[in-house]
Amino acid sequence: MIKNPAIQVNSEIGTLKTVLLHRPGAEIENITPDTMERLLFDDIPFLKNAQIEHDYFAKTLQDKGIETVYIEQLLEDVLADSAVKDDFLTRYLNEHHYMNDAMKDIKGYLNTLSTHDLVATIYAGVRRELVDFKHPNLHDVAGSDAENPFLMDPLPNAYFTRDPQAMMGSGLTINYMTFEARRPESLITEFVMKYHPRFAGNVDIWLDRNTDARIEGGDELVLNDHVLAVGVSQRTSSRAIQALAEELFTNEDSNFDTIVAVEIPHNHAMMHLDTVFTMVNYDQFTVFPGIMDDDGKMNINVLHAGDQGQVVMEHRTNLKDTLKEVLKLDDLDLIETGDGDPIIAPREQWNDGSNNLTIAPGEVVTYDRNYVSIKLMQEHGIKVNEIKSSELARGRGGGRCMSQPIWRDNL
Ligand SMILES: NC(=O)NCCC[C@H](N)C(=O)O
Repeated sequence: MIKNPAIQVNSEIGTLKTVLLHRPGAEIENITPDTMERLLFDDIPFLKNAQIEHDYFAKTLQDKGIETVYIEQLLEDVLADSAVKDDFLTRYLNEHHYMNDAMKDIKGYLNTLSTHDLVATIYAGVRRELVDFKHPNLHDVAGSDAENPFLMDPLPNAYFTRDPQAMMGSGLTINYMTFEARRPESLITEFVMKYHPRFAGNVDIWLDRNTDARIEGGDELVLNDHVLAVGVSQRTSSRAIQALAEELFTNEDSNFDTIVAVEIPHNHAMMHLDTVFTMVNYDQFTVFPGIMDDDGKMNINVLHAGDQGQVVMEHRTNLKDTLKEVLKLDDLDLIETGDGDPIIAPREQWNDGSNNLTIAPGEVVTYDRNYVSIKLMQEHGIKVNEIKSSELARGRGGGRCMSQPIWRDNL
């Protein structure tokens, strides 16, 4: 049992007290038309305005009394220790397939930087011309792509702090992410959890990134203190969900006994469950109707803990009925993205109209551009705090994607 837990996340909706963010930096401007697709972007945001919008998001949270913690600051704190820094750089370079002489040469350059600049460079990517290779091999000079101006790619998705890990209960999953473009992000989480005094020894690690199964935080929703919903998606495999269930149902620090595995379309627009489904109150959810078939059916499996902690599975097809069943509710309100209109709903889903950050029961932070979804939420009694979204939305993630709750009041 952890003595002083650093994480407390027992719902999607309990009053938010502390949240992890990343302010977009130079990495955003290191996307090019050639690398955009590989880096999981649909456009190149204008950094200056993206930062203004992100600061507005952070201030909206701070004005509500929410502590905002920046992952880049935590990484800087951790890398101030030279042994930890060396270990981190070895892992970071190894995972980019640089070894031996190349590792020495790249480290030689990175070690000339202050810790602050090193962290900024890890996010921004390391340009090829900055390193002078003494005995280059083919990979060192060309990488896997001769056109690529970077030895290590930028991490433009890092402002979506939701995905490299998922905090639930008194711990977290540190995620093996689907695409190489994002994998260094969860290496950063691993080091922060292992070495930062705020977290070290004070968190349960339910899954680590050496688990050979893909999972991302946008798919991992904490419905209450014993029920999770996890998307079976482009980014999260059923194998990872099974592994998570086996861990949570048997670990004595975990209170979770149910996982609702919800299959969603495997595509870029709906890459995670939280791009189509968010919990906004005890009995209210936003949902994009395009995740169901014409008869309103879906492929849902409910995983329960059996007597001995073994995983018992039951198949369901109706989302509303399944949620009522696992949450023990007589009724619940599914609020359709874009009011279910065939043009408005997909447009607002594309711009993350389904992706709300709930900061208290019945109160959300969401992008201003999705005005049809906003009006509908308001008509359903939800308090909406709007944030600016011209540039941030180009990365295909909204308020929930851009935040990792570390502490929420228990309900
Ligand atoms: N939870 C989320 O849905 N995050 C959005 C991630 C967007 C990012 N461009 C990605 O493709 O991974």
